[in-house]
Amino acid sequence: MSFEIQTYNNIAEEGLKRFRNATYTIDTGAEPDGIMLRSQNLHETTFPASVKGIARAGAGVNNIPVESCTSQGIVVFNTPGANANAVKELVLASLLLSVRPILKGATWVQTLTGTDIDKQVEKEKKQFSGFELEGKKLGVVGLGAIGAMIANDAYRLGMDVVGYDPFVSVDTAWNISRRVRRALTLDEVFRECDFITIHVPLNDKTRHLISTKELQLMKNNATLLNFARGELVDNQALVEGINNQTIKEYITDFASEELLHHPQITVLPHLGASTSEAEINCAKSASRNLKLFLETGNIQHSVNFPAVELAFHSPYRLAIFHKNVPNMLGAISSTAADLGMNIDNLINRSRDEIAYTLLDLSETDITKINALQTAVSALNDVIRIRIIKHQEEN
Ligand SMILES: NC(=O)c1ccc[n+]([C@@H]2O[C@H](COP(=O)([O-])OP(=O)(O)OC[C@H]3O[C@@H](n4cnc5c(N)ncnc54)[C@H](O)[C@@H]3O)[C@@H](O)[C@H]2O)c1
Ligand SMILES: O=C(O)[C@H](O)COP(=O)(O)O
Repeated sequence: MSFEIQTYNNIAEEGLKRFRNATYTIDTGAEPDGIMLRSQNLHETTFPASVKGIARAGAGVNNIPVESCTSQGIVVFNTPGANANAVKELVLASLLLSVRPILKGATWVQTLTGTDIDKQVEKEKKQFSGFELEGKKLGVVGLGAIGAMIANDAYRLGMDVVGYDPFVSVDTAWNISRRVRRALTLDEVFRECDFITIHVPLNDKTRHLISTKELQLMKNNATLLNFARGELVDNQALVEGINNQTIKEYITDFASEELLHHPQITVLPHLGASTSEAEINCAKSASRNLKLFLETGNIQHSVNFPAVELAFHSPYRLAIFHKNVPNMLGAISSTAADLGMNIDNLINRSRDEIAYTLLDLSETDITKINALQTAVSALNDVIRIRIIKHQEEN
């Protein structure tokens, strides 16, 4: 077997090197089996039938048409938590910079001339005095990989922390300090907090999660931080809120024309995950997921198909994507039996409306296996089927 990997964006070599061997080619222009990307927008891309998996080296998958991929049997992966520390550090830096005018002070010092610079500094430094984070209230909206880390570290900085996440996972909940108070509504967070930071995915339910109603609840000296996605906040309402002094400041990682050149809005060029460590972690995790899937059909860290793991020892495996309807397994195994083929091993997992079955065969005659593939493809509710030949590790 051989596979072509197509890449978009700057993917760390530490991840790509998993594909630098005889089984793989990268960006040769051939039809790709797998795609690796960061923020490239794939919504207008038509995928050739060769594409089996798309690995996002990062957290957000709003740049990928996930629903359409599911209906084509294309597995979409992401790398949960792999860049969380990088985002956490940037958010903490932004919180600190929002209370201490460090950059303004440092810029001002560079303008000084003369032999009495020390005197000028002592006389004028009052214009750069700030506040402290200790004792202020921080609201964290979304307590996933990033939000949970921020909540814990902000508490350690002496902040009073409130978290809001109606869907928090059990694993994450275990990692959140019991000192972080749980808010039951978004309104509670917006009404009470001095700083609010958002860490939820962008989807149809969260687009404009923060709009006029939430902004009007905010204290007029409060700061909103958005390092998750620009469209979570209604920018028009936000600019109005700042101009009407409903809120004090907005700090975001997502540039947009209406946010530029405003003294109370700080815009960064999507730097949250731009550290060497995060880029390497994400690339390694994404390439591991994609390689495992292409070579074995096993699925880890997918956002649209269930996690499936079955040790692969048989000569051939069928990976079958199908709808989650009754009697699929019966229909698949009878089809194999009708063709005189013995099933070595089998696993089936479902996720919402869809399901995935791995079927290991002791058969080595590829003509017979092709016949089984054709027969299973013809079953109602089968979306896609792949034959995977067992290969040695590389
Ligand atoms: N600025 C950057 O470079 C950067 C880097 C990484 C991630 N991100 C963004 O941050 C998002 C979060 O990343 P993560 O790694 O923490 O993801 P995650 O999946 O670990 O956490 C997301 C959390 O949001 C919660 N959530 C979903 N809908 C919610 C709602 N309506 N209200 C409250 N909570 C809700 C989920 O339950 C989950 O706990 C990503 O989806 C991505 O868009 C940005
Ligand atoms: O969702 C993410 O992981 C971030 O937005 C990072 O995006 P990037 O990989 O393009 O920096």
